[in-house]
Amino acid sequence: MTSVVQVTGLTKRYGELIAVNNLSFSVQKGVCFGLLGPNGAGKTSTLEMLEGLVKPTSGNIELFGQPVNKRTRQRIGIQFQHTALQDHLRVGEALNLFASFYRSPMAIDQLQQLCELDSIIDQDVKSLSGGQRQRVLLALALVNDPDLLFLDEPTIGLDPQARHNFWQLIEKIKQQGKTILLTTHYMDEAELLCDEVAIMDAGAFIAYGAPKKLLAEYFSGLVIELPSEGVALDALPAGSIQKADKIHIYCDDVEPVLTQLMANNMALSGMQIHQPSLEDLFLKLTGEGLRD
Ligand SMILES: Nc1ncnc2c1ncn2[C@@H]1O[C@H](COP(=O)(O)OP(=O)(O)OP(=O)(O)O)[C@@H](O)[C@H]1O
Repeated sequence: MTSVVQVTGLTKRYGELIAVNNLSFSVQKGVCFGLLGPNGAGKTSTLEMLEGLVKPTSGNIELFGQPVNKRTRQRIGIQFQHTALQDHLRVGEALNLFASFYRSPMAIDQLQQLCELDSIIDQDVKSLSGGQRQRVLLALALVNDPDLLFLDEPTIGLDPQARHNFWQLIEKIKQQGKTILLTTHYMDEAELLCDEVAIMDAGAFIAYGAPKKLLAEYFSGLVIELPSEGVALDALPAGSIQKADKIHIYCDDVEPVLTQLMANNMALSGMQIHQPSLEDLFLKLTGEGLRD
């Protein structure tokens, strides 16, 4: 298999702060790779080094088997977290403007169709909804028909419907065989879109692999989720985790745990039982066990 991205020992320091700490990973052709983690984990810094926008403090990056250079830049597309577009530019004008920066851009009508822009092509960019704006930014990132696409928190702030629409677009782009590297702090998004993920915390990877494989590695049963109000913490099974107003109990067998909870007179209203998700994995890896 061909590595589109190959990273070794990548580190970024901002003064005393180590924002990215000795990362090594590779992304194969056609794979959607997700960098996950909370605010400040180092996702954007990692992406910006791969994009050639920020210089690494140390480490090595190769894209398409070459160091980041002018040639590799022609083959990448970037959707930034924040992109300023002139207010009175129409969507079609923005696409044409960006296309003029490249030697062989994608045909505008193809781009328009791919990113579902027909109904807004003559609209001013300032009048777009959040979801429409993200679709336009995606189209701008695809204007040079890149082999490798970087998406930095592409659905941040979107309502659930707009997020779902955006995910469908990403699926279409994946089907074209493009390699995608995205950052997100929405674990459901990563689970749905990504073939491989790296969960970051404080600049380092704390887990790395295919979502299903990672979940199978860390969990063998189900998760019981309870509102934490009124819960006697010392009556919970070992390894339970509290996050915000919820208690998470990980168990192979639900029945004895429920029996134990009822024996301790705990109210089970508001309880949910579900399969472990990447959200649970993140919590398990970073959260503090209540009775460990
Ligand atoms: N130019 C900079 N100068 C100093 N510190 C920086 C700079 N850029 C980022 N940082 C710091 O580096 C750390 C990692 O930031 P980064 O933006 O890479 O994280 P992130 O995971 O992308 O977070 P977010 O989800 O909020 O974008 C943070 O503590 C941030 O404050």
